[in-house]
Amino acid sequence: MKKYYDSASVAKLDAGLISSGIPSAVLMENAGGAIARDVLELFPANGLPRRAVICVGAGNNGGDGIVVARRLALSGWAVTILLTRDREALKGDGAVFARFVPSSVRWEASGRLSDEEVLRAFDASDVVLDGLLGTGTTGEPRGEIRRLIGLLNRSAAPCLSIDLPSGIESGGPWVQAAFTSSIAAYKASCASGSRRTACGRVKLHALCFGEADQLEEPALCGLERSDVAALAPRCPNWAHKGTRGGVLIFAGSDRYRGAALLSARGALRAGAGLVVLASSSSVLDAAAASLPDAILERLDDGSDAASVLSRWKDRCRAMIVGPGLGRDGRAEEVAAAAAGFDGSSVWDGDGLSFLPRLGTSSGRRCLTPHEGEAARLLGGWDFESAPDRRAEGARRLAGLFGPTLLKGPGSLVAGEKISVIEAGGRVLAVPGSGDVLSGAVGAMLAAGLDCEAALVVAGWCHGRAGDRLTERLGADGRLAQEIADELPQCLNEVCS
Ligand SMILES: NC(=O)C1=CN([C@@H]2O[C@H](COP(=O)(O)OP(=O)(O)OC[C@H]3O[C@@H](n4cnc5c(N)ncnc54)[C@H](OP(=O)(O)O)[C@@H]3O)[C@@H](O)[C@H]2O)[C@@H](O)CC1
Ligand SMILES: Nc1ncnc2c1ncn2[C@@H]1O[C@H](COP(=O)(O)OP(=O)(O)O)[C@@H](O)[C@H]1O
Ligand SMILES: [K+]
Repeated sequence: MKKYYDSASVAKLDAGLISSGIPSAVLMENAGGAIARDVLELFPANGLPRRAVICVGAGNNGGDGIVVARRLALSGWAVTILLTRDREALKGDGAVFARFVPSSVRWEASGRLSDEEVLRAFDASDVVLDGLLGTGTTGEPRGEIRRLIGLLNRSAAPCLSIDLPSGIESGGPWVQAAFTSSIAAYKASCASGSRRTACGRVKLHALCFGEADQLEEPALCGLERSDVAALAPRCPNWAHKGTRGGVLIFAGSDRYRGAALLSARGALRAGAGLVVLASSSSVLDAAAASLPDAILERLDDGSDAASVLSRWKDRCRAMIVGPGLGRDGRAEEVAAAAAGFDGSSVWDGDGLSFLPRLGTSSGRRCLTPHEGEAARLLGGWDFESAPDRRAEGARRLAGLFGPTLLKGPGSLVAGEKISVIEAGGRVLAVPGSGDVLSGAVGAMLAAGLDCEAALVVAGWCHGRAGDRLTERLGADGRLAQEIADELPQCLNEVCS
């Protein structure tokens, strides 16, 4: 498990270390030293003259930057410290360390420079360090700090953020860093959603020794392969298709035919022993040609969802409701019938829109909304204004409707616990990708996993499929069916 902490617990840890007798300047020197080593490693001199601009805000995050300035200057770098306030206004350990900065370092007050002058200085650097705001951020970036965040994001020079990208603890704007040297703990604010990519490559550094033991409960846990392997289903060699479990899928409509096919393909590729696709004729005609492995149940042929359900409920442990289903009267009837299923079900796409009217489920139910669907289910929800809004939204959905996988970069699984799916990236942002995921969840439920475990294993394998495709073929232009076809290898990584 990769543990992510909120800034308040990290600030509390800092305070605890200081009150237990470790001078705060020692902590700052350790932090600054580790960050300087990162810079020297990322930008080896190799006989070249190296330049850095270090942006320094009012707090200790800027103090770390001043330590880095001294260390880089002593290693032969040309360093400019860009202060958001006058040098005389420096406080605390930062003010102490400022006295030890070599005279080769240039000090500039950013307020005296125009945007063009700041950008010129940034662009002439090998790296710009962001020591504007750290764990002491309150509210949205203001004044000079806000201006510099905007300029950092406009500059072509790579940015290394000290501890965390400035502004990320707020509703924005925040720095888009190429690298982040994180102090004492991975920050929860960078784990999920649009903030996930703001850190770039992250390196974690201890502040002194073993202080991580003193941190309280993590705000979020990042799922690693071994965590997923502990939950993944094991299929014995004597298995028959009944052992693997069956999935009944209510999906697709005349307008959205592919969604049903991709969901069924996801379920088959994730190891379901039986897949029954119940849909309209136009969907089933397409399925007949491309999905010989699925059993097809025509819904517009005198057969209603309730009778399909009663025909298959004994052979299907799991049900998928919603991908491409539509939201018309026919879809509503399907959803109402499906609500009576007493096995395990995953609700996705259009199926989600019926949940508030369906009440509690007779079986075990989970859901896979993206942010738009989640906001509708919550009667409106703002995911962006603070870093913990995604986790809070996912928890609320889990409380209202059942274990929830909130999709997007760093998808969250909320149930008994809350965890982040580390695998995956923009390669997954293609049409039908979520339909494939619903199929994989269905297969995991059919294999006998409980809802939360099914979301974890399917979500991780879906992300891992994306990573494998990116490594082999690149991150753009992939098809959702390729994600489905990559699932067996991903399951192999956690099931064998
Ligand atoms: N503590 C330790 O021992 C160690 C801490 N370490 C380092 O210190 C960092 C935390 O330091 P911190 O607590 O000083 O907070 P930090 O974010 O640098 O500055 C806060 C100041 O900024 C201002 N400000 C706030 N919000 C703002 C906004 N929205 N927009 C504009 N301005 C804003 C506000 O000043 P004000 O405007 O109120 O005068 C406030 O005083 C931590 O991330 C790590 O890097 C490490 O060295 C290890 C040892
Ligand atoms: N930038 C991204 N990084 C990681 N995962 C992403 C990203 N964009 C989308 N995804 C994933 O891709 C899938 C998209 O699902 P969804 O929006 O329901 O698509 P569709 O409705 O077309 O099937 C989700 O699993 C989501 O987590
Ligand atoms: K920072």
